[in-house]
Amino acid sequence: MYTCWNGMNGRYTMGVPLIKFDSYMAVEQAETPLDIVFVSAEVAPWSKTGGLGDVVGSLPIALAARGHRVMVVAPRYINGKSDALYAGAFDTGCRVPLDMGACGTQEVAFFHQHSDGVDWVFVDHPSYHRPGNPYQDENGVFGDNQFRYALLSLAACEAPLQLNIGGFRSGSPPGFPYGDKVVFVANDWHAGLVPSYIAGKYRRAGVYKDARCIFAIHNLSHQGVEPAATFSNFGLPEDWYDPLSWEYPSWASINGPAVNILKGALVASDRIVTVSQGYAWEITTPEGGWGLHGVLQARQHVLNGITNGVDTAEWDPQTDAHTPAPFCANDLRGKADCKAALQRELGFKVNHEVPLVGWIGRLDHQKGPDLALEAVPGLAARGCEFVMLGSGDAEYENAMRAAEAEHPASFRGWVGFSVPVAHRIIAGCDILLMPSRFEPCGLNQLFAMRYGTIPIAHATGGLRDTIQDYSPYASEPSGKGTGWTFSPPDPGSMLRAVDAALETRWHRPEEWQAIMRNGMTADLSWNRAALQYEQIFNWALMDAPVRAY
Ligand SMILES: Nc1ncnc2c1ncn2[C@@H]1O[C@H](COP(=O)(O)OP(=O)(O)O[C@H]2O[C@H](CO)[C@@H](O)[C@H](O)[C@H]2O)[C@@H](O)[C@H]1O
Repeated sequence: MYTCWNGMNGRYTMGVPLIKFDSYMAVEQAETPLDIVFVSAEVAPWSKTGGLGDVVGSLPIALAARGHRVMVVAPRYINGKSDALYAGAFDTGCRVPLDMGACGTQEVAFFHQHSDGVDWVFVDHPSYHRPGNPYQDENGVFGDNQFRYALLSLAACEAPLQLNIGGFRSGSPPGFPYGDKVVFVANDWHAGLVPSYIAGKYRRAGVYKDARCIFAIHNLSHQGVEPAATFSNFGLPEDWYDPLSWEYPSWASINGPAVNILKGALVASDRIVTVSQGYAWEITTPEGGWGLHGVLQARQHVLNGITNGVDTAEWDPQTDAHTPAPFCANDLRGKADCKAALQRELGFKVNHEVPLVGWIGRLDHQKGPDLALEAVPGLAARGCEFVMLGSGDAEYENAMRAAEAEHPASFRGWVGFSVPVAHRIIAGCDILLMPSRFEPCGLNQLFAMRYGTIPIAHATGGLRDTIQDYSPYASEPSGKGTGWTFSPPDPGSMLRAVDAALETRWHRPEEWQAIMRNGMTADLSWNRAALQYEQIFNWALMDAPVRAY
């Protein structure tokens, strides 16, 4: 049983714990338990448009399991679709007026749910109540996102000071705030003003003197850049403009001075983490730095890469509620059933011999959906069936529909966002294609490996770090490799990698199975990543807080 703070009646209620990690009770405890506050625009299962939601829904649980006190602060999006998900989060009754400069004083409320050992805190404000996903609706990206996420960042700075939700660590009385000796983990540009508020506003007032800010980059291509005049909407001291100041790049459609929230986070954080070592290096180069490589080079001494993990409770082929048959590395029979069921669901003939290839992702240039679509005829010529699941850019959605009309016997384009369908594709396919142009970490290749689905991916960022190339010429042919990588990201080199994979599947089936098993038995747990984050937190605490300005 666990206790949950019910702000409506001011009592702690008892409930059944939602333990997501099998190892929750078993993991080794951290030597020095810390108070950690994650800030994010998304957190699964409450809000997710991509991998950011996955990470913030899992890593805090792994850290809490190691004995840390962990809070996650995210918006309470009320959009009609997922409202029921927030049913377990109670109004704390706490209302805080926030000084948003030229946007006036804005009052926020805080909702709270304690589960999986974590304090999930949802910031409530009218700007989070609207149809669509967190960032946009059918008419496009919301025009006030800068305001909505500045508000989230400032609210998150207040949460550890204002909310009496402490006390879930055994032995302590309930009902006290986390206090100001915390480690913030601000994720992506949406939470990028947290380091600025801590260093530029609170610390100057004597609060958060012992706090540290870690900035986590999941995707550098979105930076929160707006015209310089919007600086006055943040409620930051005037002399804090410099850390955020920016010039639009020459190729942008507008010119002139700007504020760049992500750049501000890079200079004001105590340490910077990104989601793989490969990407940590790429972002310091002009090719991968999205205009910020110079800023990142200057802070390279506090920049680290930590590869994401997998939520092994959600992505477990033995217990997956979305798939028709369980399987594991020692008994792959259920995988054949998953493949047959998927072929049936897609309207293909059920035939185990036909290689079934999948692609899942946001329909965005980053993920290379155009490269996957260009490969449709080549895959058909090689006797493969191919299914793509994705939503996003309408141009790609239409291209998927057109490709299906042109290749009805071998291609299915599933337009939409569906977690159950994603599970069935991961479980039922033989191969997962990932032609991403850049990929900070990538989660689908990790899920695929857990399910014995072999990834074929562009050798970039986290894909290059996590997929070990299989080589038939290695001295131990069946002992090495979890997939194939290719470069450059074009349909030709991708199809050459597919040829190498099919050659192995047709002619050396025992080696194919060994590659499947290598992926299925790799340590992809969040506990491994949690240990590395802990090291970063401890390094941050050893150094004095950054006083760049
Ligand atoms: N149509 C659909 N239906 C159902 N599920 C869908 C879907 N489209 C995508 N998903 C799911 O959304 C997640 C996407 O994960 P990615 O790693 O590709 O993240 P993304 O690029 O959004 O985020 C960024 O952050 C993450 C986390 O750090 C990094 O791994 C990544 O490289 C970086 O670009 C996966 O769980 C995937 O299965």
